[in-house]
Amino acid sequence: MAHTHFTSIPLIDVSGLYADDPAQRQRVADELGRAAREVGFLQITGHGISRELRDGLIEQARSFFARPLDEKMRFYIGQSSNHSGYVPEGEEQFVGGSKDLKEAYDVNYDYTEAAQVYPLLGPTQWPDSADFKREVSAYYRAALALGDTLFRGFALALGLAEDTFAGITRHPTSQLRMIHYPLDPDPVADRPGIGAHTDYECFTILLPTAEGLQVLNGDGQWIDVPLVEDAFVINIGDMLEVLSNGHFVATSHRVRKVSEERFAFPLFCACDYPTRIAPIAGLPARGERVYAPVSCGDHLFAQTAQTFRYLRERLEDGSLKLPDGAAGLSSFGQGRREVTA
Ligand SMILES: O=C(O)CCC(=O)C(=O)O
Ligand SMILES: [Fe+2]
Repeated sequence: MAHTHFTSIPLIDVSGLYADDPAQRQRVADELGRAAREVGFLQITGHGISRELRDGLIEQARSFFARPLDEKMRFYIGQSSNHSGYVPEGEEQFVGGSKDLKEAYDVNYDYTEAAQVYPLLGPTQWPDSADFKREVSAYYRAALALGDTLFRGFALALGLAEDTFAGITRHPTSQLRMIHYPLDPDPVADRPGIGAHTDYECFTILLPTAEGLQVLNGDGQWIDVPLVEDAFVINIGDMLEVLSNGHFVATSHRVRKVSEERFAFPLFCACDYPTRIAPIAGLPARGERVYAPVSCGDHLFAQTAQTFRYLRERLEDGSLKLPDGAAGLSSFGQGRREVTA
C-alpha cells in the first residue's frame, strides 16, 4: 500500500469519541480514518488517561531498569509460561540480526479463564514489587479501555457498525511492553534503538518519554515524531491493514540512536487469540493486494517464537513447534521487522 507524502504526523483530539451524540463521534472517527489511510500514524489528546497513571508507569520502569542485571534476570521472560517478564538486551532479534540497544519488560493480559491454554495469555510474571504490579496494572487497564474506544472509532471510520470489533476483542492478546533505551556511552557506535518494522497487531498505543521515533513516508524519508505534551502516539499495525482490506496502512517506523535515556510503552492492541484475521466482509479492496487470512494468536506467537532467543532455541531442539501454517518473518502486512538500518 502506497503511503502519501506526509511530512508531519496528524494530531487529533479524540474527546468527541466519548460524546453521547453519534455525530460528534463520527466527526472524530472521520479524522482518525483520514490519518489511518494517509499516514498510518497519529497522535491523540483528549484520551482521558491521567498524568498520574502515566507517571506511575514511567516511575516503575525507571526504578526496575536501574536494578543490576542479575536482579532483573530473576524475572527473565524465558522462564515464564506465557511470554512475560524481563527481556535483556540481545534477546530479541529480527530479520538480519538487528542489534537494537534496548531492554524491555513484557506484561501480559492477565486472563486465566480461557477453556484452552494459549501461549500468550495467562498470569503475568511480575517482579517482586507490589508497587510495580499495582501501578503497571492500573495503567494497563486504562490503556486497554482506550483501545476499545479507538476500535469503535476505527470501525466508524471504515463505515462499519461501531461495535464491529467488540466481539473479537473480548480477551485480546494485547501485550504492554515497557522499553528502556539506555544512552550508549560510545558516541560513535551506530546502534539504533529499534530497527525499522511495522507492528503485528491492529494498532499500538504508545507513550514515549523522549523524541527518537521516526516514521517512513511514501518518498522514503524518515519523519520525526515530536514529543507532544499529554499525547499518545497511535499507529496502525499489520492486522488492521488486513481487516480493513488495505484502507488503513501499517507504516514502518524505527527508533534512532537515542541522545538521552529514553523509555517507551507500547500497548499492542490485538484481537482474541483464535480470531481469523481477514478483510472484513463488505469492505472493497483499496489496492491490488490480496491478504491471506491468519489466526491472530498463532500468527503473533509464530512471529514471537522466531524472534526471541529462548523460543528459537526450543524450536531448534524440537521442544516447541510452530502453529500449523505459520508465516515466516516479514511476510505479512508491510514487512514487519524488516531491518533496513
Ligand atoms: O520506542 C518507540 O517509540 C517505539 C517502539 C516500537 O516501535 C515497538 O516496540 O514496536
Ligand atoms: Fe513498533
